[in-house]
Amino acid sequence: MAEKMEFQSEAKQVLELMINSVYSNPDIFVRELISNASDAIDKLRIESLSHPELAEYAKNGRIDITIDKKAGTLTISDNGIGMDRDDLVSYLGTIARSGTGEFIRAMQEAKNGANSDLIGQFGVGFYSSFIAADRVTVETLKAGGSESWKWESTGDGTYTIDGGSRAGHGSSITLHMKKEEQSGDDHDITKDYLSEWTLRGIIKEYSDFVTYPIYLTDVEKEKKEDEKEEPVNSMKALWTRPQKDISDDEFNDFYRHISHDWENPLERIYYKAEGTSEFRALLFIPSRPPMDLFYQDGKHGVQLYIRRVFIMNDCKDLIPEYMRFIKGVVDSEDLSLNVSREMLQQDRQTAQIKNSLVKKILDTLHKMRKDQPDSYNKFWQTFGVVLKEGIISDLRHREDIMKLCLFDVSEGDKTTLEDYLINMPAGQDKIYYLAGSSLKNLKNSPKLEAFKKKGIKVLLLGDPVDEIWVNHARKFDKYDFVSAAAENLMLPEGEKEEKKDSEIEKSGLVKKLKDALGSLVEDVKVSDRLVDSPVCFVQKGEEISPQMRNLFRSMGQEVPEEKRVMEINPDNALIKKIADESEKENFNAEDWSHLLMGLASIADGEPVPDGQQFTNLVSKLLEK
Ligand SMILES: Nc1ncnc2c1ncn2[C@@H]1O[C@H](COP(=O)(O)OP(=O)(O)OP(=O)(O)O)[C@@H](O)[C@H]1O
Repeated sequence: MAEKMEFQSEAKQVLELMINSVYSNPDIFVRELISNASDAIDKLRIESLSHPELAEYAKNGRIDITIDKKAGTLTISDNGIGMDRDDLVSYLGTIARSGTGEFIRAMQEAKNGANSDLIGQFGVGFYSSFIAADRVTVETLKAGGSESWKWESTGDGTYTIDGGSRAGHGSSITLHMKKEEQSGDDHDITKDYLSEWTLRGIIKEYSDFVTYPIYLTDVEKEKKEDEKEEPVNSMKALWTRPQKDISDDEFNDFYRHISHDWENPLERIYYKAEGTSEFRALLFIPSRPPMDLFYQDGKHGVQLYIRRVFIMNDCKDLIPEYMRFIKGVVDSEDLSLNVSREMLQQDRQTAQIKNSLVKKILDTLHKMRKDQPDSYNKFWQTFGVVLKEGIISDLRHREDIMKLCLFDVSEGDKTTLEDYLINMPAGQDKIYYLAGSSLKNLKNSPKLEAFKKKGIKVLLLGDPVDEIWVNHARKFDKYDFVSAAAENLMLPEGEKEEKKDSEIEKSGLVKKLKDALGSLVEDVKVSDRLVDSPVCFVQKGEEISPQMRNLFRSMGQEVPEEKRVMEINPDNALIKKIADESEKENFNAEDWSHLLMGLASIADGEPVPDGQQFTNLVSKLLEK
């Protein structure tokens, strides 16, 4: 008896989206199912390395696609690992992947047509069957197992599992195709997926590099006796051919095949290493970020082949975390075919390959920056924030990575550190930066006023990772990084204008404000960095900035209460006015000090400590 079961709720939502969306590229379901079939054969082969009893099954992997026009079905069949009952429930009945919620939201928001891209990026492979089918049947037998199973669903939120009739190990996915007239005018499923020629074209286009043969059969077509079976795909390992013989289209097709991306890559790296370690690499820099770039369990790394034999996907040991945007293939001549993930981590050769790849990738980026600035800017916008992690984690290449960084500055266009140094005014011997959470706030920060006046540029660091690497690196070339928000800034030329024994000092305002604020601030001082603004906060000593504080808090770490120094501008009209007031009998130091503190917070792009109190204060003071 077939047992009826419910999809997990997220899986249900994804399915619903699949069924009700409009696709610019409905073809992707073919690619996704072939990719699953190929993965299943890979898995069996890898499993057989540690389970010799499976070795017999793991030979002669193949994928068969069968068209049955009369029945209106398309079947994608493999002789891979297969699934048992538990596998069917956990793999096809649920989606256990972080980011599913975000994916669902993005799908719901996407305008018509953008959806295929999202599906490709997220990789909801199997469910894409429902783009073209209104019922899907899976017949499967796990390699080494004895019971076969039949899984079936119409995508309505439930599925059934029953005993199956498959004789050999592997899986067959049968799509009962939607009828065109049922799919409505909006749907783009006008193509006849049961046409041999259509399918042949799709397979060539998207799955030509699959390493197992894909055979296509139309059950209605009689086979001639002497007809030899010919796979549709070429299975050629592109990276083994000389670069000059490979066309741009072939490279791009290959990239799309391994990355599931829909667009062409931004740049490719073809590399043949000889000498102590012999390997070939074909790597790509995508033109846009994958969804999982910042997920903890995101799929990073390259495909590892050893002497043309596929070993594993997402091999993280060959590419450092901070280059996780790189997609591609590495094919080693030297590693052992039985290598496991654990062995790779300790292997000396793996470390060598990794080091050469890092060098090669950095070289390529340097070249891009010099020769194709537009492309490089696009790269930087997309992946710069990831690459910067390398300044923290990769000491050996730190300087090299820093040279690749592009920074916004207080005035003018983005700059590299080298250009920053070249353009420093005479007398400047430090690299000034201001870290914060938004570029707009940074650009308008009162802390920059004195710098602007002296023609000194300040790097504006708006990414959370910035403050961390700045604290790690501390220097570039021989120049120290110094925060423009630091308390005792010694700006060059030592031409600190002779501080007039100002009205402010005489009024005793500083002390009054300080007394009123008490422990809320570390100190109140007369500023020599402010030019126009009335007030700002600066950091005492090696204090951490408000942004870092928020970051640490969000990671659940304890951070000491912050102590900020409030600086007031003696030349500012408001401050002068408050100073006058402060000499009066009824001066309300409490109100004025809190008002100034609120203004300083706003200038930093931070919320005022007590919004209600601040609003009341402003209203009250305005009334006066
Ligand atoms: N032909 C198949 N043979 C064996 N297992 C399969 C097959 N197709 C799917 N599965 C199982 O179902 C799981 C879910 O498949 P699905 O295509 O939704 O995602 P995925 O393959 O894990 O991810 P991606 O599509 O991004 O590679 C797979 O991980 C695999 O375990």
